[in-house]
Amino acid sequence: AGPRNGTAPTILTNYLDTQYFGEISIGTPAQTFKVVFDTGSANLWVPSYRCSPLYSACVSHNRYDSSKSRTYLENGTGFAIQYGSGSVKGFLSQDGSPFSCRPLSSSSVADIPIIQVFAEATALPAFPFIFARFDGVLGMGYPSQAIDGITPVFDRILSQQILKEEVFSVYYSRNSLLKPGGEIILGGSDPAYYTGDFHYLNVNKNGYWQISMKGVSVGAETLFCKEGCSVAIDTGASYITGPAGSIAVLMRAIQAVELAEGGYIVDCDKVHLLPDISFHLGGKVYALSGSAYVLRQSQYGEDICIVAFAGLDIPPPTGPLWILGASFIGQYYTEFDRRNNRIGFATSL
Ligand SMILES: CC(C)CC(CC(C)C)NC(=O)[C@@H]1CNC[C@H](N2CC(=O)N(c3ccccc3Cl)CC2(C)C)C1
Repeated sequence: AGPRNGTAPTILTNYLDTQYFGEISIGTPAQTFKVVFDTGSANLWVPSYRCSPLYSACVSHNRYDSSKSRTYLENGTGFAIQYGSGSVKGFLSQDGSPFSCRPLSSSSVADIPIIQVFAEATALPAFPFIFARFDGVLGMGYPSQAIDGITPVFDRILSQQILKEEVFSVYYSRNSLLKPGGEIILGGSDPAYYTGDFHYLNVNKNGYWQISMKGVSVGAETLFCKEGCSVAIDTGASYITGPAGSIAVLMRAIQAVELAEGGYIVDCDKVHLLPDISFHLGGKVYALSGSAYVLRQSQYGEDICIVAFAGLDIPPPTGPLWILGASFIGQYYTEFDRRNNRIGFATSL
């Protein structure tokens, strides 16, 4: 298998506009896993067969069983990753046939056979992983972000010199049952999912999918980031996050109500009256309408309208940092360019 005309697409599933994941396989015979392709991290991990059943999040997800894979290679080095929302612990393993020839059915991502060092998770905290519809995470970040200095999946694919371009692009659908939930395409962009030209911004910190932002506006007024700030483009984040203080002011400006358990909601009948919230990136202003930044979900039999923003204070040196997640990418098709260290946005279809 492998890329046709130098590009390799993976169709993604969209769960409630907050989780987008695709399928990869590890081992021979193939063991398949649902993974989030996450530009905000750079490691691959899946739940391990060795994860204690005391971890309900392991019991409810697919687990990798090395004893069932002919191409498994033991490693055993400890692994731990601290996400903003929770941590994962485990140990390293390798799979994929060790020989350079094209392994028929060892590990594969987007149908591309690879030999990969990944982590088997043996400690998966219920919060937040019990809410995950995916099994694991496939980091699409730069090697500098990779825990234990493991070569990330995309770098292993780049070194095979089989992609037309050293880029990958992401389409996320928004509350539509018609189109596919999303697509990540390695080696290029998919014209089926965007219109118009790409506008590019150089990453502003080597080794992070992060760019400079010139301001955040509500309606016509620039309220935040007036002196300029940094923003990460994060395919693994559900929402848009900013410094908690700024988000609190922003939510008041759109008359959103904070829920006890966190999160903000608005009156569903007033979504069409909400002001645009815009992000000034490079020479363009990227606007999100109310319906683009509100998730309409039915809970306990009635419609509630959740605002796809959250406050998140990321401590220095990584932060302070705004994060544009799925609610932004759903409107703006995004190309991540490793050759030129830049990010491109086009209007999503
Ligand atoms: C704090 C960020 C800026 C830096 C940090 C650096 C990593 C190298 C540790 N990266 C991240 O934390 C990651 C940044 N990108 C998103 C990522 N997600 C957090 C999260 O909460 N997820 C989630 C969503 C719904 C339900 C359940 C879960 Cl677990 C999915 C993942 C793990 C992909 C964390």
